[in-house]
Amino acid sequence: MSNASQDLQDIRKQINHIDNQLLALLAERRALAKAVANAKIAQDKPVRDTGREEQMLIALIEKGAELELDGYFVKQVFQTIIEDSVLHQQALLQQHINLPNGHQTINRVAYLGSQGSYSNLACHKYFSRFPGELKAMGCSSFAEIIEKVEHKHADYGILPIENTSSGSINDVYDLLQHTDLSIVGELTHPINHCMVSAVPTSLERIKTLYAHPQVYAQCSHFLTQFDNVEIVHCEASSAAFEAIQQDTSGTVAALGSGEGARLYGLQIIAEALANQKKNYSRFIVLASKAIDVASQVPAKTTWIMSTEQTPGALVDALLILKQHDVNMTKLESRPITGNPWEEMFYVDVEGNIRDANMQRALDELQQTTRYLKVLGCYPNEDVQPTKVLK
Ligand SMILES: C=C(O[C@@H]1C=C(C(=O)O)C=C[C@H]1O)C(=O)O
Repeated sequence: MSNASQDLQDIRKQINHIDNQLLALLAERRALAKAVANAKIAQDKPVRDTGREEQMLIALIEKGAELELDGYFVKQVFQTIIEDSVLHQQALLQQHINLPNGHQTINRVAYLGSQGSYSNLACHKYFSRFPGELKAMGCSSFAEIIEKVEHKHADYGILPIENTSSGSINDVYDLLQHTDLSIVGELTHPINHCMVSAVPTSLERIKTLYAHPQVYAQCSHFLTQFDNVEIVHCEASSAAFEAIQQDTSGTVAALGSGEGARLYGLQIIAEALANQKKNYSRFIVLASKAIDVASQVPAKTTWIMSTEQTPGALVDALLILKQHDVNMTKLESRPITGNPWEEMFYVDVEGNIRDANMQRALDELQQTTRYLKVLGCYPNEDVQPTKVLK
């Protein structure tokens, strides 16, 4: 081995050593954050303290500058660490308020697809914050996920509800009209679509492409160049991986995540294929029983409602939110099954259902709308980074 390649190996060994130290320190920091959460439970303090975060970030950026580390880099790293810390603390507080006598030992979670599907990755990410063993239960449709939870074969169901490239996932909105399950959590997960094949190949050689329709829709701009390619729809991206796994022709490909592709031993031939550079999916977590959201945790509340078919009925409903200072973060409408041209509105707002202003707004809405059903109140997972002017 030449001196140069020996040097490279040695340097890489040192880098590995430092990375392992960083990991150990991150785990230690997370344990401390959890200890902080327990102190906050005892003192009834909010999880988030943006003043403390700002002071910390300013000090770290200054320290970083002394070490010739760029301020933007330092800020990005620590904002990510803080987000992890806040979400773990929120999970702990939720655990404390909803299961004060200990935690569930097994979390049975129904999700779409099998190992390596986007829902499977989201499921692992979300439940890694909760104590208890995860039993992930693959399903072949959104309806099957809901049925599993309704029939108590699963404790939770995780479903994608919207995506930054393709918008709302209508099938999920429609299923929410007809279930008594409650939304107990949400998760935003980055989605990096890749085109993958069982063997190294090039885009020009692809004749058949396996994909879930949602994934296909999110990559529609990139896929315009494949108009002579046969598209085979699959129930999940993991099903697309399974379908091509044995095909060594180099003419068959699938769309799905890079992490999933690695699990199936597949080759990535193109990546970052979504229409939006920032391609994220928001997932909701459903359970048969509604949860309480601790007062120290920021909450979101979701309901569905239909209004009278009179001029301004929706405006009147929204004015009630304004009057009670309730901030709406999303409004979606879907046709009501069986009633052509009538709409069901889905409303997401910031706030806890137990807040006095929320209660007053919901009471007034009950009186003015034709139908109203609360789908759930759950922790807001959108940890907006604290801004520092550096
Ligand atoms: C750990 C704490 O909780 C939150 C997370 C922080 C962090 O990870 O550094 C800082 C402030 C809080 O928003 C804390 O309050 O100290």
